[in-house]
Amino acid sequence: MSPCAVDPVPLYEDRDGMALENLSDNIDAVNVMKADMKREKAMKERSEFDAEKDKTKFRQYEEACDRVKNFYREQHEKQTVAYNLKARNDFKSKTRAEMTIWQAMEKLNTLIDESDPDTSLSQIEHLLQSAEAIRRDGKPRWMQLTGLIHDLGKLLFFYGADGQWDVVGDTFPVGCAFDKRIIYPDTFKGNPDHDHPIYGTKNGIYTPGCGMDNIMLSWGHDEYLYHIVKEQSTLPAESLAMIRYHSFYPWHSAGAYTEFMDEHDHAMLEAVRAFNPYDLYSKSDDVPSVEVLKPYYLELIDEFFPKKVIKW
Ligand SMILES: O[C@H]1[C@H](O)[C@@H](O)[C@H](O)[C@@H](O)[C@H]1O
Ligand SMILES: [Fe+2]
Ligand SMILES: [Fe+2]
Repeated sequence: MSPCAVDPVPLYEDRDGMALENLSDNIDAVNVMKADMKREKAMKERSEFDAEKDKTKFRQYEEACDRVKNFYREQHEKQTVAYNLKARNDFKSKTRAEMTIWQAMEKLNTLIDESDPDTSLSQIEHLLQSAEAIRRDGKPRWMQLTGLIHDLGKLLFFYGADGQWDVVGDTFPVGCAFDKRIIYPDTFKGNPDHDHPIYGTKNGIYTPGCGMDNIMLSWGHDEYLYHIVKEQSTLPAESLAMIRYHSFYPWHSAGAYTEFMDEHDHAMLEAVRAFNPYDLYSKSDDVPSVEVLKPYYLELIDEFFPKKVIKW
C-alpha cells in the first residue's frame, strides 16, 4: 500500500483530541522556524547596503558643528512630558493642510535639517536617495515607498512648530529616565523632567514589557507622519514601524529601552534595523534627478495611498 492510500486523518480534525494537540505543536514549531528565517533574512538584508559604507563617516556627533550641538541642547531641554501631551492634543485638534504626497515633498524641500551632521542636501533629494537605495537592492515596493516618504513629517516645521527642536533629530522616550545612550546625554540636565520624582526614575510612568506602542516618544516628524500614514494608506505594519521609530537611535542602534518591548516589537525592531542603513548611508550617494524619477514614484504613491489628497 502506498503511503498515499493510508486513511487520511486531517490534522485539524479533532477525532480524539490528539490531532489538535499535534496540530498546535506543529504550528508552534513552524512559527519558530518562520521567525528564525525572518530574522536571518532581515540580518542579511541589513548587511547588503551596510557593507559598502564606511560608518565612521556618519553620525560623528562629537565632531559635529555648533549648529548640531545647539540644536540638541535645546531639544533635550524642551521635550518634557507636559510638552508632549500638548503637542499630541494640538495634532489631533486640526488638519493643517490638504495636498498630495508629491506636493508635500516639494513643500518640504526648502527645509535644511539643523540636527543632521551628514547632509546638506534638500529633503526631496534625501527622500529619493533613500528610496532609490532600497529599490536598487530589490526590496518590496512598500519599502521603497517608505523610503520616499519617511521624513515627510518634517512638514510640521511649516505648521506652527517652535523652531526645529520639536520636528527633527533623534527621538527618545519621555516620562522615564533619559538613557545615557542618547546622544549628548548630559544636556538633559536642563530638562525639567530630569529630576522629577516619577519621570526621573528608570521606568518612570511605564512598566517593563508594556510595548513600544505605549511609550511616549519625543514629539517630532516620526510620530506625526506615523499617524497620518496609518490612517490614510494601506502600508503594512513594518512600514509604519520604520516611520515611527526611524529616529529612535537609542533603541534601534544602541540597544536602550529594550525592557519596554513586547513580543510584537521584536519583529518591528528587525524591520526598523533593515530600513536604517538606507536612511543613513544613502546620504553619500549620488544626487538623484527628481524629474527623471518622478513618474515611477507617482505610480508607487498611488498604489498605497488610495486618496490622492492627504490630510496633513
Ligand atoms: O538628524 C537626523 C534627521 O533629523 C533625521 O530625519 C532623523 O530621522 C534622525 O534621527 C536625525 O538624526
Ligand atoms: Fe527622519
Ligand atoms: Fe531620513
